[in-house]
Amino acid sequence: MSHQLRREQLEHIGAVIVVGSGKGGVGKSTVSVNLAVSLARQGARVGLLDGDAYGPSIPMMVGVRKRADAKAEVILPLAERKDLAVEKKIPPLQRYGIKIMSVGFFIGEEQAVAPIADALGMLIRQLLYSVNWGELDYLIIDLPPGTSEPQATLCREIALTGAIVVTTPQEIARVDTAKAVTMFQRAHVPVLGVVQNMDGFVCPHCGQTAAIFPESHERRQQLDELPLLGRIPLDPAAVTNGDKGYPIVVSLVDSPVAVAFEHVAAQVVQQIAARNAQASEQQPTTLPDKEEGHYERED
Ligand SMILES: Nc1ncnc2c1ncn2[C@@H]1O[C@H](COP(=O)(O)OP(=O)(O)OP(=O)(O)O)[C@@H](O)[C@H]1O
Repeated sequence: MSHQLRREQLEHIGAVIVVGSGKGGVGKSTVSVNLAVSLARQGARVGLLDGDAYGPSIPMMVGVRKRADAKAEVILPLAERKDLAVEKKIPPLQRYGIKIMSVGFFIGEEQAVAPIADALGMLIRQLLYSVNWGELDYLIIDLPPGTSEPQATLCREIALTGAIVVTTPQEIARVDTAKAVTMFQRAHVPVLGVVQNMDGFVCPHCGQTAAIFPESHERRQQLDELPLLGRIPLDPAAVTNGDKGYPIVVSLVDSPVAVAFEHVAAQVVQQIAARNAQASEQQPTTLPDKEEGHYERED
């Protein structure tokens, strides 16, 4: 049986893309935000879900800072089922042309949130179902680093269109990123490609790019065989703008980093279109559910 068949198809959402990495701090959230905004600037309807409940960075990156701790316990409407009534759903924040949701919108930025690790998947699934996303072409989910939760729950339960993995050029990051790729492949989640972030340093004085991290030349089959969606240079302006809540694709449109992100977005669109075309060519003429015996034939 196809693994995709058992997973929940999110209604009204064209493509669900998870952005993951093996290692923390490689720029996953930066890639997620700038990819989402770039896709929106190209005319798509885009949602962005911060999948990192322990250290949500999306709020700051889109200019939402909640300095005071939440006074009361935060209770989200329970949405185990996907058909929660629209009036009971939480409206997402709309900024830079995208719809955004993060646990960080409910708690103070220095407040620790401590769901047990096993509950992280449930929490993210709950946000998927209980947020009023409306019609979307793309929903980007920024995952926490690593290969445990909520990755396992999402891969198992939700029909993910594909995963993007973010790495930096050093061997240590590539090793961990290869693990993330293996996790997605084992879960039969198509890996759309790799984004190599902090790839060279853009000098703020002369504008020249210089290699700053030692680039690994060791072959890693899991990574090297994937499409390279783009190389994003390291630019201090990306941090200053990001920390102030201005994604660089909006604040410095012509910068090398912004141009690189636009390229990544175009590559992602292309990868998904190619996969959709391939899938429709392979579409069976009879219903797979009936062939698999999910329910009785009536004839
Ligand atoms: N290309 C870049 N140039 C300069 N700074 C960058 C670049 N990409 C990311 N950064 C900065 O690196 C820091 C970490 O980035 P980010 O939060 O996106 O990483 P992450 O992988 O999501 O981290 P984690 O998941 O561990 O929280 C941030 O301060 C961000 O502004």
